[in-house]
Amino acid sequence: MWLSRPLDRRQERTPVTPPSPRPRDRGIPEATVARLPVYLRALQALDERGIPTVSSEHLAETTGVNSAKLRKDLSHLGSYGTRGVGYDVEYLIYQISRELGLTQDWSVAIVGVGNLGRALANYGGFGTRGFRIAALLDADESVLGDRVAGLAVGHIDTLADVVREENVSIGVIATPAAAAQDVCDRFVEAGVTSVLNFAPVVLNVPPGVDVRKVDLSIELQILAFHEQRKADGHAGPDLVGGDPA
Ligand SMILES: NC(=O)c1ccc[n+]([C@@H]2O[C@H](COP(=O)([O-])OP(=O)(O)OC[C@H]3O[C@@H](n4cnc5c(N)ncnc54)[C@H](O)[C@@H]3O)[C@@H](O)[C@H]2O)c1
Repeated sequence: MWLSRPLDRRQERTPVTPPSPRPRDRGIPEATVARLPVYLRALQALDERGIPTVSSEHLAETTGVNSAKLRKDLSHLGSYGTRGVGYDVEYLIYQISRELGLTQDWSVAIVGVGNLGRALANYGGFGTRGFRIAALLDADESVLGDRVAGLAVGHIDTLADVVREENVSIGVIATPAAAAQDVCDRFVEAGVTSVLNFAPVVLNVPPGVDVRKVDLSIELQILAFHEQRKADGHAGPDLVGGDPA
């Protein structure tokens, strides 16, 4: 799993306070660790709305967690809030991010700068979650040099150099299926061991390389299945992996 990567592929952000030990070092219960991303998402939503503080009751209600349990969870981070005020949203985001190992940036290279690659590059949300789009590469001469999200599209043949220079730790493949294995091999040869693949093809990788595949058509097919069942008069869907918050 890439969170346990060596430090040389991470770029440490400047911490607000000196780093403190991670959950397992401090004995934070696994169940608490599993709830931290849920709190984090709710806090980020509050932060985006410019809300500076939140009560434990409100945060508990938003995340569907009992408020006493929530207070106990946050106490493991040394966060107790202020009576009558609640928790400082920004600082709690920082504390939880630190515990989850999200306070370093991860450099990402996208190969295939077509419809999907451009949409991914232009999505501003990755940056706020610690993922920096460091490079965009393509094989088509007609798109080379195009500026997308502030980056000039480079040639795929420069991939190894880009990985080294930009400390790329995650490779994103947004090429047609026929090109995906070759692109994946290039990432692996360049030392990238985490690949996010959007192309509709199964990639072969050596041990130690993690590949995550995203296929929106599978998600749509699952929804279509449930729509069909609803139309047939069956009970509503119980979607595995549905939003827990
Ligand atoms: N997973 C999903 O949910 C999902 C959704 C949409 C598209 N896709 C897939 O994403 C991929 C891209 O879709 P798109 O609509 O952006 O296609 P597109 O044709 O608009 O873009 C593909 C880009 O890849 C480039 N390319 C081709 N061969 C290359 C190579 N060897 N090295 C580097 N670049 C190369 C092309 O020049 C082009 O710019 C396709 O495989 C598509 O099936 C997946």
